[in-house]
Amino acid sequence: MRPLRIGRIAFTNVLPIYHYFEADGLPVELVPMVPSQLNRLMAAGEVDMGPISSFAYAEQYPNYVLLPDLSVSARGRVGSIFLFTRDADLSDLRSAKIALTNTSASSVALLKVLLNGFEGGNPEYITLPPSLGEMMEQADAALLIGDDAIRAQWENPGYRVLDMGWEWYQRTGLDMVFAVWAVRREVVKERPDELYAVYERFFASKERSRLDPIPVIREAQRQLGGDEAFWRKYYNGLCYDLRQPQLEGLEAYYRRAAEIGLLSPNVRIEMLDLPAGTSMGEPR
Ligand SMILES: C=C(O[C@@H]1C=C(C(=O)O)C=C[C@H]1O)C(=O)O
Repeated sequence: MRPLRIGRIAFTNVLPIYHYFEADGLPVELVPMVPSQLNRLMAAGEVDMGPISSFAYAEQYPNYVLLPDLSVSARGRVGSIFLFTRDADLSDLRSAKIALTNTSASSVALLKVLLNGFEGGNPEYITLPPSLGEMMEQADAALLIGDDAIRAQWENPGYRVLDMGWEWYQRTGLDMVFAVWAVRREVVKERPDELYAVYERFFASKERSRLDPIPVIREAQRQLGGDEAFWRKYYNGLCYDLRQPQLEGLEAYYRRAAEIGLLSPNVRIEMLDLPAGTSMGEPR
């Protein structure tokens, strides 16, 4: 039987879920890519499961089921989803020209929810590869995510940087969910036992990263640089759960996106039913 194809986001933000992931004995193949590529390959059925953009789940929800208690979320600052501006607030950008990274779906929709929805603006958007210099040559502000955003902030101190998690939190008081672990529905039907086994290994990695974060931090330093204090703060600001507070934030985000015409108003969040005895770590 062919291996289960599992997407892996090529950013440090998901390291805690992958660093301790043990593929031994499981028929899996890990495929690294940026979120927008993973969204596309999942939709095409070329990848079976992975951490897709929460926005992409909403676009395809009848075809996917979510894995319980896994996400990439933040309550407040996220630390890697930034709008770079020449000293502007969101409210100054209502009719600006804004360059969007071609790597994202959730953050692009979030920016539109904030700017078109909350701020009542109508800016012009262009989509470009994630290169801050080229984006700012053509626009008044630039949206970057993940490692591109972290690097750009380190290398370009001249900009005012708005954190999209913080902008959402200030206006709603809610968590923002950027990625969810989705699995294609036919995989749930056809290969449930392998899926449960993979899920347990991902969940075990999440729990181990929480208890033993130093190796994760070292790996992030090896990939991007930065010091231990930076990464400690970064990972402390991220949340990998998908529980009541995250689900409330996710529903509000879908509602706001539907209000400005980005999504259907009927998105249903459906969670995979795990068999009794599936290990989900210690209760906390
Ligand atoms: C926290 C982040 O969340 C990411 C943002 C995504 C998006 O905007 O579509 C998708 C997956 C997440 O990895 C980040 O990239 O910095």
